[in-house]
Amino acid sequence: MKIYEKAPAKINLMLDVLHRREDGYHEVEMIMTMVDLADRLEMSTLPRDTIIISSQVGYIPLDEKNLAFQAARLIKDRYNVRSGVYIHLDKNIPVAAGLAGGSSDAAATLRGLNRLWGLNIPVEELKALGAELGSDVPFCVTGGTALATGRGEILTPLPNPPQCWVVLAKLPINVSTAEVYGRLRSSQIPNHPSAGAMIEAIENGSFLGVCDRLGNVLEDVTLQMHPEVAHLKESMLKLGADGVLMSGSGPTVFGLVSKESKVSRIYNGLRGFCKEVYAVRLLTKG
Ligand SMILES: C[C@@](CO)(OP(=O)(O)O)[C@H](O)COP(=O)(O)OP(=O)(O)OC[C@H]1O[C@@H](n2ccc(N)nc2=O)[C@H](O)[C@@H]1O
Ligand SMILES: Nc1ncnc2c1ncn2[C@@H]1O[C@H](COP(=O)(O)OP(=O)(O)O)[C@@H](O)[C@H]1O
Repeated sequence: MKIYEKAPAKINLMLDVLHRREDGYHEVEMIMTMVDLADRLEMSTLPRDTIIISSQVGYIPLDEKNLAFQAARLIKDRYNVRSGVYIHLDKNIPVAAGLAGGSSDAAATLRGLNRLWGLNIPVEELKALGAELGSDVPFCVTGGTALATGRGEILTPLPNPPQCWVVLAKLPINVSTAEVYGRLRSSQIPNHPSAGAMIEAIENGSFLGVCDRLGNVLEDVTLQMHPEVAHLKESMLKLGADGVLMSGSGPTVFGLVSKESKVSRIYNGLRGFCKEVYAVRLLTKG
């Protein structure tokens, strides 16, 4: 039997850091939502007690460093599953981009193996397993739109934001999440974006309200290291995006666009100097 799972990318509509914690993580307030740009996973049982990962791309680890591998090992160990699994990752989400591609693959693996092996693990338990793999994995288990607090693993579901186009652009730069958090001086953040104001805009279905309230305190850190990301943001705004922000620790920049007629102009304008550009819709739930 084969099981298929879709692993969508996330964007952060808002990301605030409150303080650095004793355990080295940062206390955050984030509003996350999914976009229709996804990896696809195919999983099948192997008779031998082994985990094998393959992918059509050559630039991700396929061994125990792969988050899908780690998710499979965690579920096998915790539920005493003797059989093995073969997982093929059809990778479409840019890697180390601030889009949680690896986290979403891990979450899809947890959901998929729960089905493949008939384990009936409740969703709250899947999220707790996810938290052992990474801060963004619990959100990726359920997706939708949520306020994430703690280190990102405490989730409060939110309604769908107003539907719109999302243009994503990633420059060929590698950004390490740990380095960006490490460089942040949380006591010196000049302007904290407001989770409450963003939630109000979402609840009122106000597209322009959402655009006005976009904010990410990690942006300044990444932009200081890579000024070309600021240039990308400016270009997206000049080309007509209604709201523009860097996602997560970057370097991907996304633009929210309400009118379909504007999307191709923005897409083509960006493609002039940036190879990785995607025009997708928000992935609404329910
Ligand atoms: C910034 C965000 C925003 O959604 O995403 P990305 O840019 O990675 O997509 C997340 O907070 C990233 O989540 P994730 O990528 O799962 O992080 P983890 O693997 O748990 O942690 C990687 C490293 O980031 C730092 N980290 C992560 C989360 C957090 N709340 N505080 C931290 O300081 C820690 O140094 C940790 O060792
Ligand atoms: N399944 C996976 N897909 C992509 N990257 C992975 C995966 N498993 C592990 N990684 C590693 O995780 C790191 C972060 O990747 P990713 O999750 O795409 O980025 P981000 O944390 O910026 O959202 C990369 O350095 C990559 O090598």
